Amino acid sequence: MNIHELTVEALYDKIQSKEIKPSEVVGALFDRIEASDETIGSFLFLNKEEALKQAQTLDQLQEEDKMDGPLFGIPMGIKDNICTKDILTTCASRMLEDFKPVYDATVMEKLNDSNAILMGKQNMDEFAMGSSTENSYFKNVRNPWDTNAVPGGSSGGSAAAVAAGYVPFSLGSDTGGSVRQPAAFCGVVGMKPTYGRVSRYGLVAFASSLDQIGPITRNVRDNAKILELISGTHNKDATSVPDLATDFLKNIDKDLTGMKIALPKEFIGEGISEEVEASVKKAAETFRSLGATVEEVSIPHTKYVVSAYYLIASSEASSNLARFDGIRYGYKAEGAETLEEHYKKTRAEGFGPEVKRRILLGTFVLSAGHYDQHYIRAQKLRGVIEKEMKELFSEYDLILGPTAPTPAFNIGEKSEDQLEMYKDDLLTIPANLTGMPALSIPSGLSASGRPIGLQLIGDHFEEQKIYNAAFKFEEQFNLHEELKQLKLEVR
Ligand SMILES: NC(=O)C[C@H](N)C(=O)O
Repeated sequence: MNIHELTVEALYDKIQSKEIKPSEVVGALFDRIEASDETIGSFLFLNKEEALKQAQTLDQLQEEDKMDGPLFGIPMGIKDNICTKDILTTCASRMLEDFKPVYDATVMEKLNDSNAILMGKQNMDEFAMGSSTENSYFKNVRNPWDTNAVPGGSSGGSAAAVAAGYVPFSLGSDTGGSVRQPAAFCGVVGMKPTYGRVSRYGLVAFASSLDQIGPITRNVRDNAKILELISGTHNKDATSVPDLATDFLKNIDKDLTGMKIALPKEFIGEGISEEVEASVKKAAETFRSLGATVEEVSIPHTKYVVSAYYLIASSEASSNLARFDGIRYGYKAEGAETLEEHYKKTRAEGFGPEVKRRILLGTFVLSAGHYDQHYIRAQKLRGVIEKEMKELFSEYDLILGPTAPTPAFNIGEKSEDQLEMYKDDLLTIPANLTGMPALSIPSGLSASGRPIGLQLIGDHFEEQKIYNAAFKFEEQFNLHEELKQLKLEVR
């Protein structure tokens, strides 16, 4: 048995039946991480001492038959913008290099209560701004399928770690695609839940009206299980929704006969690679063979979503990141003579180039004279896209499309061209602008052996339908065997 190949559910069963001990699981995964993560770069911090200690405590409970908690002994990785009490939470930024939160995010409280074991904090684009994890202040992440390729971003460390077999699941955050696009690039499953389903309390804010935390796993069932466990409101996140039904696994196996799926022509049009288009069309055939109908539709305003997103997200970022002033949190510049100089030096030295670019853009967009022309127009576009998608959902159960326009690109290929990088988010952004749930699952491999991701978008709070369709699709196509055979290059 290779422990690193096991899913959350398989590990759980083996621990419950006492076939393996939590400490064996944790030990085997740390061995794997230590053998190859120097190359992959998925972790910024390893919680080894604490994790081993916790595993030993759970070993004892296992012996005493007290295996409580739905994730008893299951290792996890957490994106480094999710607050973990007394444990570094850097957002992959120099600004927060030494920051240890004094509290746990709601999702961490829930996972800790489930008896999951924190293996470490995962690398990302600085403050979640990026699509390749090349914007991390500390180091790049390499794609476990091909170490010349990016893992996607911004949750690149979280997706790479799941693909590499370092952890059976991770949490990422998704503002414009940051869970789904890296999941697609790394051949794993990533869900951005409906805005409000998961509490954002303790997620370091980037763009608060778009941010959601979501699970990254190797299969659909694990994903549904983790979302069930992290869902729920918190009184310190007024946008989180209380009392939603979350028993996603109950109907996950439902027959798809009669399901109506829409395939917007803009999602397979300009800018989408031939390989990706072919993979989506093949997936549409698979859904048809499973009894669903798939029809081509249109979301005419798709072409404006990237501009609208980057205006709105940057505006919110410029406001949210104002708190990093060298007084209250994090990095403090030395040698400033005046308060203003202290702010300037701290922010100039503490933030990387992409974060600065967005703060500048956002500040410009929100300034008098530009606000109406840019910010208000972007918000209007957001309304239009929501209307167009809502209309589709009055007729269809799900919207289908690719997750990203191309398979993973090479490290360095787009890092000098921001617009090219931004355009990569075309297909993931609509779900963020509208708050709708969306999942990425593997749908193929490119000629060069890189994974291709398929995206299923649902109406608000329709995660159940997404998981159902994804589960049935996964029975027809998955990369589970290929994932098991990934040979991590050790340098
Ligand atoms: N944060 C995200 O969801 C990723 C998106 N590419 C961005 O840079 O904003």
